Amino acid sequence: MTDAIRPLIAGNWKMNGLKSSLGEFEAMIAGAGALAGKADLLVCPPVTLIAGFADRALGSKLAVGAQDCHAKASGAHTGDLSAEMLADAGAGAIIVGHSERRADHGETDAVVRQKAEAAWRAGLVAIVCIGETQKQRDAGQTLDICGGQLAGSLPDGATAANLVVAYEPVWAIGTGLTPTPKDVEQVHRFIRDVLTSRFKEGSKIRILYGGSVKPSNAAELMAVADVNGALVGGASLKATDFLAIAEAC
Ligand SMILES: O=C[C@H](O)COP(=O)(O)O
Repeated sequence: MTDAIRPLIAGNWKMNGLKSSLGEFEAMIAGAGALAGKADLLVCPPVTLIAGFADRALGSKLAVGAQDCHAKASGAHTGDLSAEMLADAGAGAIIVGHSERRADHGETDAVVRQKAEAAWRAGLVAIVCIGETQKQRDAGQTLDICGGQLAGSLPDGATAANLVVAYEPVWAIGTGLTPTPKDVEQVHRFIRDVLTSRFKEGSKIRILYGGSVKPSNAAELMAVADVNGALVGGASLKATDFLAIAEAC
């Protein structure tokens, strides 16, 4: 972890959570204050919960974000949500280009880039996800794939304040498998090099690791050079686990 960069622990609830999850979220708020010296904390619940959670989190050290947005600000796009709507509901950040969206909805790098631009247009932070599949990894293509996704998905004009990059090896998501710290370091260093060569503030943009992060492996992963926090899926649904991961920063 780079000392100068404040870590971010972001929870992606994916398609999980009902109104009855408010208690779990309140437990996260209760624990977030004590962790403010260590990391920024963000929870991205399903859209149905964003406004309620954001209202509840007002004045706390826990921010609320979204998991996706449409590229346009408004219009005839049934069922979609714009970044402006998500900002209006209380989101401070939007995850874009998650591998599940790329796989389930055929989102290309170009679409992801437009969505990141939409987040910026609405004044929100874009958390852009990249990562290779098992097949690509086995073929020795990890850096090529990540490089291509970075080139295609990141808009011009990124700053340390408006962009977070999340490296999520697809094969590590929800599987309990994680790359070795050495492997994580290699990819994060590569991402850092890409960011510093392209953006003036590239050395300060946060790079998160995601994929089966849990309390038992968080300290080891967060200690890796150029790992500036985590994008947490399953373990972010439980306050005790989510807070324990932040505690490891
Ligand atoms: O966005 C989060 C990632 O997909 C990681 O999910 P996971 O922690 O359940 O493996």
